Amino acid sequence: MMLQAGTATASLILRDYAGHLTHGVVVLAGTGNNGGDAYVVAAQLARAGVRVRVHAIDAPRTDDARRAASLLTTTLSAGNGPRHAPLVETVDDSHALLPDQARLVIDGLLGTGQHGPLRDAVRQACDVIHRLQQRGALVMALDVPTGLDASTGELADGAVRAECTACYGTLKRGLLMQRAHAGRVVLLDIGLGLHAEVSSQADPDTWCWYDATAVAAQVPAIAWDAHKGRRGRVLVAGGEMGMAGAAVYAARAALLAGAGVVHALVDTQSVPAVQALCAAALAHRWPALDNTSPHTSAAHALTPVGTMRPDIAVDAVAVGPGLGRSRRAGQLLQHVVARHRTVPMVLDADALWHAADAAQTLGIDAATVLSHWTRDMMGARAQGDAAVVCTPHPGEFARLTGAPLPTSWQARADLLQQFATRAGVTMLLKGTPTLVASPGVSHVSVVPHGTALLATGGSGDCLTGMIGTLLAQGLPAHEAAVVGATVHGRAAELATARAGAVRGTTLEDLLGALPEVWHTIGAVPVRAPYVLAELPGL
Ligand SMILES: NC(=O)C1=CN([C@@H]2O[C@H](COP(=O)(O)OP(=O)(O)OC[C@H]3O[C@@H](n4cnc5c(N)ncnc54)[C@H](O)[C@@H]3O)[C@@H](O)[C@H]2O)[C@@H](O)CC1
Repeated sequence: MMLQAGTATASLILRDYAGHLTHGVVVLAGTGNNGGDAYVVAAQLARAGVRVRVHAIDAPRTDDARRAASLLTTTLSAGNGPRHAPLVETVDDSHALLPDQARLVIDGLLGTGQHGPLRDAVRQACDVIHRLQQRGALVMALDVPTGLDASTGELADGAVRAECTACYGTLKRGLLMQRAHAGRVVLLDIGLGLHAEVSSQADPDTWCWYDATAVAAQVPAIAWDAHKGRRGRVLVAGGEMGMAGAAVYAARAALLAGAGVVHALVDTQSVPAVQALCAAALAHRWPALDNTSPHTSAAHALTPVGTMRPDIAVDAVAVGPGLGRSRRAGQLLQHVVARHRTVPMVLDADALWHAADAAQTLGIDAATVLSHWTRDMMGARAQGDAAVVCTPHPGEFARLTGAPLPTSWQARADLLQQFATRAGVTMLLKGTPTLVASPGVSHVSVVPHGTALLATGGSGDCLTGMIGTLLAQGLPAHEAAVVGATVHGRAAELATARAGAVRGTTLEDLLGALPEVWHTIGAVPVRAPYVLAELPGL
């Protein structure tokens, strides 16, 4: 497998990084099997005619790594093929690499066998990698960047920050948690077949990685003869005065996701903005609501306090974008939840603030409030899935749980799963990566897509609108959350790539990228030999 891992990596380099090879390649090898991979890469590149300088921090300590080192020695003693100048040079001291003009550095110091702070020669070699990188070299890590814990995602001081990671056999969870350190991730087949799921040693079923191709199979089809009523009718509720934009973005993203009809239920003053900025949406004013306290009991939160036009029939509701935190907004939330209790629902932003507020007022936990709010919902619940998706960002989730968000990703995933089970709803925790947990679903799904373009006001509203449409089109809650987050993240990646940087992009670029992502998400990508799956660099 080591031979296949190293050979597949060398062919990846020759195919995608040929422009970086003119001045040779620097290879740093550790003492374990990760170092063994590095020897194979060095040997195969040298056989292909690339000049390679290798620094081994010490002699190899595993049988496989020793065999790989002797492959390199054979390559060396074979005179490096027909060329006159030696193509492999070994260097005793990593600092001797510093004057090198090489534009590609291979980090084969530590892989999955690393534990704790970086020690001694490894630490020094990492410093050399950093300095070569500062001079413009591109860093490719083998399996995982040195200093990044493959399971927990924890980073040691001095960890390598790679532009590309060639990952072997199984996508390591740590790479998804630290995408800035992993860079572009290419999952290579080392003879094990497709093991794209992220698994932890302790509990292989806990985590599941969705790549865009796997997600594509779940996107609901739109029939060629569909009419607008069959493409999903979505109600977006929010848009208090001054926050019409949030409802507008949710409505626009819902339409771009394929909704047949979008209704926007917004504050009276927000109606003109909705009509001007999302002409296809039908705008409605918040109903007149009485002024009693919204939270006398969790069950009271379901008592209708006003009426909306009875003829508005919808297939899903998205509540929260620009809803606001006023008492009136809280009452509208109750009204909408009560009025539409039989259809699937997304609760976002200020809707979650009101849930946490109700919990505080009543002295109970927010999961209980949410379970009361949604208890009587039908639809997907009857099939054993939650019909409600809550989409908090980390701050909102911390408020819902009443405790700071754990720093460990495993602890976050566990907490999310427990909360989802108690509340009886699907929980989508935004971030990089985004996590999705649902009652009755044994794994926490990991959505690794996205860029910092999403770290801007209004991007969550777009996601809410998209999930609303997917629910309206009949997708179960967990799948709707995963598909929505994947497409949202891929659109950010595409928009960022088009602009060349995050700075200078806006939500208009995100929305502008959505048609292409929806169009191409189902396309089976043409993959190079050995490549099982791929995540672009951030
Ligand atoms: N398991 C498999 O089937 C395959 C494994 N492969 C490679 O093997 C790697 C795992 O190899 P190993 O288990 O030998 O482990 P590594 O090669 O990742 O590291 C082990 C060595 O690093 C040292 N070390 C650990 N933590 C350190 C620290 N903080 N500072 C300094 N030194 C430290 C250990 O003392 C040991 O000598 C994978 O990441 C991958 O690159 C590939 O060849 C493909 C097949």
